[in-house]
Amino acid sequence: MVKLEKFRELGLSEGTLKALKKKGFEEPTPIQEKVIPLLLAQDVDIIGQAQTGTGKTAAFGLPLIEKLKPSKKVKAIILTPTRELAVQVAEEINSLKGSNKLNVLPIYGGQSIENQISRLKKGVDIVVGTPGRVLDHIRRRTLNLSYVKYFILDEADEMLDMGFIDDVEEILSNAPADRQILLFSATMPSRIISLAKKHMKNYKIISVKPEQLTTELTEQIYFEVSEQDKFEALCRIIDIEPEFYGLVFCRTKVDVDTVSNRLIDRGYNAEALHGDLSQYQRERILKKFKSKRANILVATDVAARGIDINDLTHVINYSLPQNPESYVHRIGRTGRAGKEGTAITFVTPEEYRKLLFIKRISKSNIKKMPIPKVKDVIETKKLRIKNEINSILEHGTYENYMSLAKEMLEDHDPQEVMAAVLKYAFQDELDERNYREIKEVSSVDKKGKTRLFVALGRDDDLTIEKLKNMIKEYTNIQNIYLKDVRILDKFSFMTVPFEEAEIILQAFKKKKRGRKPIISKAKEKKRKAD
Ligand SMILES: Nc1ncnc2c1ncn2[C@@H]1O[C@H](COP(=O)(O)OP(=O)(O)OP(=O)(O)O)[C@@H](O)[C@H]1O
Ligand SMILES: [Mg+2]
Repeated sequence: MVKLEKFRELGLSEGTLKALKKKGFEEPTPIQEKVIPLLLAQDVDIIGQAQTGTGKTAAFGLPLIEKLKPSKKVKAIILTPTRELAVQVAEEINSLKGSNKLNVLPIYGGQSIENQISRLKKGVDIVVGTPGRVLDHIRRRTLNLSYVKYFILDEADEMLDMGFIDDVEEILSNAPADRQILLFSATMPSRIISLAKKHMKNYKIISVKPEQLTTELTEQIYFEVSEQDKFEALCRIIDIEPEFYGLVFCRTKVDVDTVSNRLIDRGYNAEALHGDLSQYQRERILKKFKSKRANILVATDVAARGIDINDLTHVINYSLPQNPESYVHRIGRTGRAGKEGTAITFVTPEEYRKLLFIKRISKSNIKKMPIPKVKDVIETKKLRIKNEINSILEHGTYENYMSLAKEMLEDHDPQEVMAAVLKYAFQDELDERNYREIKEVSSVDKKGKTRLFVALGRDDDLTIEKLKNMIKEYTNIQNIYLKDVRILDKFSFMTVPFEEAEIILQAFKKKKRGRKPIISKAKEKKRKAD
């Protein structure tokens, strides 16, 4: 138990330490180090923020296990944004509780409500649920929250956002006034923190490395690729990896089905996960993927938050995430519990600016890389074939074939026999025709277009319409086509044809400073350095 010394120092009991040992935990993560002793010693509310995959579940789960005694009354409720996460959090707590006889029950939609009611009747200590179903039970009076001591929101920023806030507040209103509120997430935007403070009196903000939202364990890459070449790029990424085990995120359910079906048609072992599937299917598919019986899972953002899959090698953003938080959570499915991973984001030229925004807000270093070349994919495949054959040679498990080999070598040229056998074993694995050409694209169109930098000047209500009108007024260019402009808080970029850019620059230079945005040529230097 020497290794568990640090956990013991946090104040955990022997029974819990045993469970941790069984689980293979050796020392606490930073968030656990900060949160566990605090919750054991004081009745405080907590806003806890730490990177994805750093054990936030155990950070709130272990104190519950220490503080609660089985009593058949619900004393802790944990809300999660997805059903799969409710199941997972309940499992994690069960695996940590050791000899403590606490009853933990996940309750979520898509599952028989009668079964849940009968379990609740028998007495449950900790409920882990999704808001809709929890409210359903409260309204049916099959769930009583009047003994609740701990009210916990996992993925708190999502739970306090528009989609969930009303339900969450209603559930909270059913808990006693002296409950403790514990909020956890890898991302805590300030507007959410101010919202949360409304409900909390004596709270502490515990943050681990807020200056770096994504983990160093994950290499972050982006590929510039046009929409129609994304699928080909995906296949190359999978094929160049010796053991690809990855999650592919798409924006819509339809995209998820399309991409997964195309992968299956091409012979990959892929599955699809999204909210239109039955709950039975959703659980079956996630189980299959978690147990590595499929090595590719194509999913919507239902799988973006909290889901813990061991040893995932890759997260692919087939479509750009909607916002920086979604980026952080999606890529956080890899690089967990000390293991390394790779996150690859596909960006079309039109989306490049959105990527810059995501990069800035998520404070992450996303590097541009070239899409793997076909010849490199083929070379790595050759290497893999060689390794496989070499390993059979090493283990000498081919005795049955020795006499046949001799016979065949007597009749044919050895190189040809070898090639034929490889063909038999590996079919068209090395055929370059499996791959399509990928068109090179770049977000900066160097031919005839210029990127202009727009700073607001003193006009802080600048809109795209206003900008267009101003350009019309100042330059006489009537049908101005501004490609890729979005006004951010302080500045913007716009791409315009070369000649028009010169006219705009001149015209804006002549106008007086102060009541207009300042437009200048954008520097390309920084962009090239990524
Ligand atoms: N102290 C520890 N030592 C080793 N592994 C741990 C430790 N704490 C947690 N883990 C494991 O690390 C993995 C990630 O933990 P968890 O899912 O709680 O992360 P998280 O911080 O909630 O991430 P996310 O923000 O993505 O929800 C789990 O498999 C968990 O069992
Ligand atoms: Mg979590």
